[in-house]
Amino acid sequence: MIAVAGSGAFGTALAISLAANGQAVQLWARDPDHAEEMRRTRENARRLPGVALPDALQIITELETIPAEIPVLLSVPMQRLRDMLVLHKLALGGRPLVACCKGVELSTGLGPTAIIEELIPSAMPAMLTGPSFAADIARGLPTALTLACHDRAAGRALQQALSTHNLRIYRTTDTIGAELGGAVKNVIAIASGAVMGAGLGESARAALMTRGFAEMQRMALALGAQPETLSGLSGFGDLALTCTSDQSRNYRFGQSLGRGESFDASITVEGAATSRAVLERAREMKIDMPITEAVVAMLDGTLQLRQAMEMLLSRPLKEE
Ligand SMILES: NC(=O)C1=CN([C@@H]2O[C@H](COP(=O)(O)OP(=O)(O)OC[C@H]3O[C@@H](n4cnc5c(N)ncnc54)[C@H](O)[C@@H]3O)[C@@H](O)[C@H]2O)C=CC1
Ligand SMILES: O=C(CO)COP(=O)(O)O
Repeated sequence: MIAVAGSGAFGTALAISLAANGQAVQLWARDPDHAEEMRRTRENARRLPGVALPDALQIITELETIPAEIPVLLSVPMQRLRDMLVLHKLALGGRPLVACCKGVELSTGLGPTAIIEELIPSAMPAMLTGPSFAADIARGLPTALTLACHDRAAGRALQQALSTHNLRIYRTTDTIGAELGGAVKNVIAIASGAVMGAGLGESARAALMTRGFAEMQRMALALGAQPETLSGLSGFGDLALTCTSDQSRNYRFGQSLGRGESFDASITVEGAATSRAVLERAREMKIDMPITEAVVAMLDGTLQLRQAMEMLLSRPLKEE
């Protein structure tokens, strides 16, 4: 059995995929009305419309109903993870907790596994990340993800438990690399969307993606990540997907920024808060991250896209 806490698009998609593969799955929704709606219609119309919930998927509203030691996938937005863990500490302890959120906490600069470690020391923290759209996973399309857990044996067990016919899970012990890849790619996706939204062209986007990848590597390697993690699914893989697809909310948010249009504030855009958290960390560590800096300035309204591009293009010429 597996449990998923958070019935947004991603949590629901993972629950559907695991249940369709024959596992018993409990999907927790914090809102009882939403839970009742899903039980009645066998669909999560609010977040993942058009996909039926398999019979093996049970909707729950109390995390206490999850049996002891069963792994729980935590699928809430990054900036909400702390609140959720604080509220449900007792129910979630003593088991593997797999963060499925991508980002860095704004108030502390911590990634998801460090937050789990701090708040629920009895849990085994892990991270599930990599290039995957909820809609693709829910429709049973082939997807490859990275499971990062510093404990090799626990990572192996989670890899087995989460692999399905369509979900291929790779494993690493490098939680820092996996977390930072997933965090920084969203910042670069905002920048890529902005460039495309403003009509600056695909060549400019390719340049931005490549130099964004250099920023991701600079920060992650300085924090002890392994280079292979960054060139793998959770780094390069997710950067490639998110910077080139209209399915990405970070990319679409960037497009709106580039076109000077507003964007629905209720949509989860992880890169917005994370860009500030990453920039703060980079400044402390004296790491040069000009694209991240430009994204933050655009979000603050202190820099227009054209000015940001001029700033990036007029930097001193140097070796690649
Ligand atoms: N949607 C996607 O295609 C993918 C999303 N992710 C990651 O998954 C994470 C969640 O994203 P989505 O599910 O897409 O977002 P979403 O916006 O669809 O859903 C977020 C869910 O979290 C719940 N929530 C918010 N605050 C909460 C709290 N304090 N306690 C409990 N529940 C709370 C909301 O009610 C909602 O059900 C993000 O970090 C995202 O980067 C990762 C890969 C793919
Ligand atoms: O992380 C994702 C794809 O791997 C989903 O991207 P968005 O959050 O930008 O939609």
